[in-house]
Amino acid sequence: MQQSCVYHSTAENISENIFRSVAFSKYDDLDLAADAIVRLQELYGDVADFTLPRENNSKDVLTADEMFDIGSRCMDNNNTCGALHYMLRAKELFEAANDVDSLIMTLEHLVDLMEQEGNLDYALNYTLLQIELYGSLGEKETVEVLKDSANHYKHVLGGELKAEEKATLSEAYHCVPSTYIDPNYQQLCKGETVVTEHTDKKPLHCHLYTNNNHPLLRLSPAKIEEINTAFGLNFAHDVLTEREIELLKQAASSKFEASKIVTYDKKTDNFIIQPQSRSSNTGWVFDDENKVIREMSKRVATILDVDVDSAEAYQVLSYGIGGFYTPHHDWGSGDDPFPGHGGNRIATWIFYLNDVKEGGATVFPRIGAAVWPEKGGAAFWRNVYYNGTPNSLNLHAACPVLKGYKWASNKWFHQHRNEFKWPCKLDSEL
Ligand SMILES: O=C(O)CCC(=O)C(=O)O
Ligand SMILES: [Fe+2]
Repeated sequence: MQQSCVYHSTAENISENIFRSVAFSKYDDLDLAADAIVRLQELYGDVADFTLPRENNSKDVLTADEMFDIGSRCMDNNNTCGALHYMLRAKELFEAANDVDSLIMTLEHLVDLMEQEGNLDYALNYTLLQIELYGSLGEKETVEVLKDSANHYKHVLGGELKAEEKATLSEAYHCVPSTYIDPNYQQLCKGETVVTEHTDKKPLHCHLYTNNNHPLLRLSPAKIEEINTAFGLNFAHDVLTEREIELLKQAASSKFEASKIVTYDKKTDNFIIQPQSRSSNTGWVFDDENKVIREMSKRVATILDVDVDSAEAYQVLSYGIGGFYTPHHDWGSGDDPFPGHGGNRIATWIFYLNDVKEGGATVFPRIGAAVWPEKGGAAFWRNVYYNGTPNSLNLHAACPVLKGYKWASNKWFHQHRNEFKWPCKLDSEL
């Protein structure tokens, strides 16, 4: 059952996988691997904080150099809070290892970051430390320059930093993250319960569905579990066989490329790729590629009770650790949101092609629902009201994969050819 899936244990050897080995093959470059590590820590908290010591000598702790690199990447992304998190930990480790050169470099960044945060006492503290270190190296000129900047901080702070104040400046510095994370999205991803005004308050049911004894379902009815009846959000268990799953994966993987979110900008008449909102690979698989795939689509269309020819090809997705998709809608706006596809996407069907070890749920922040990947199962929901108006309450997201990997496949059904099955109603009835 969907409800029983709860995010639970601690991560294990993730940084080892993502940053050291997988990084080079699965990610275009180390910067993207660093982004994934930061994303996991920001969303899941301590359980995904690879700067923290772990039990059992796990290799899942970043080295000081890696922490420094990730902190630098955060600076490039203007993520001051993330940068401080990683730079402060790097500083501790460089201090412990007596690595003066690296420590000096880290302190330089820390001074800038603290100044940006408006924490001049910390900026002064780190400048004083730099003075000590350069002094020990005999670099008199640099010491003089740094003394000027220390004097500037002292002046602005209204005098000397008292010795006891200096001592109390601990590394337990907490900043307020500038990247906004929708709290419902975050809680749902962690497996916590979220109740909103749109959460189904009625008892939810599981039932077998044959679509009026349709030949494709009569002998093997769909096992449907309701998740939100008002939005037509359901889960269908055991829809795919092992063979079908392998076929979809194989057909897609030869065509994989980085998933994109492309929006059309009317002003510049250009398609713009949205960065930082999605990380996965996409391969499109068409019904006419294989008889088995065509049969699969017919079964899906029968469960949804829509026309099979209104559908797009399968969009097969593979997510690595940290792979995600921020909250979004599948429908488009405007007169002809999907040129050539026949109207809007009225329904989304998403197959899960494997069980994900940790993370990777599909969550619906506005209705307080989470769907946990289950091999061979699928979630489906309606995207528009019966009068064709897009429904903004079905905002949804793919939570970052914390452990393992995730394969899924979207199939979207469009308005045209479904005029009789989804008759246009005058009001915005669901
Ligand atoms: O992978 C998921 O759980 C959701 C993916 C999704 O929403 C999309 O690709 O539009
Ligand atoms: Fe989506």
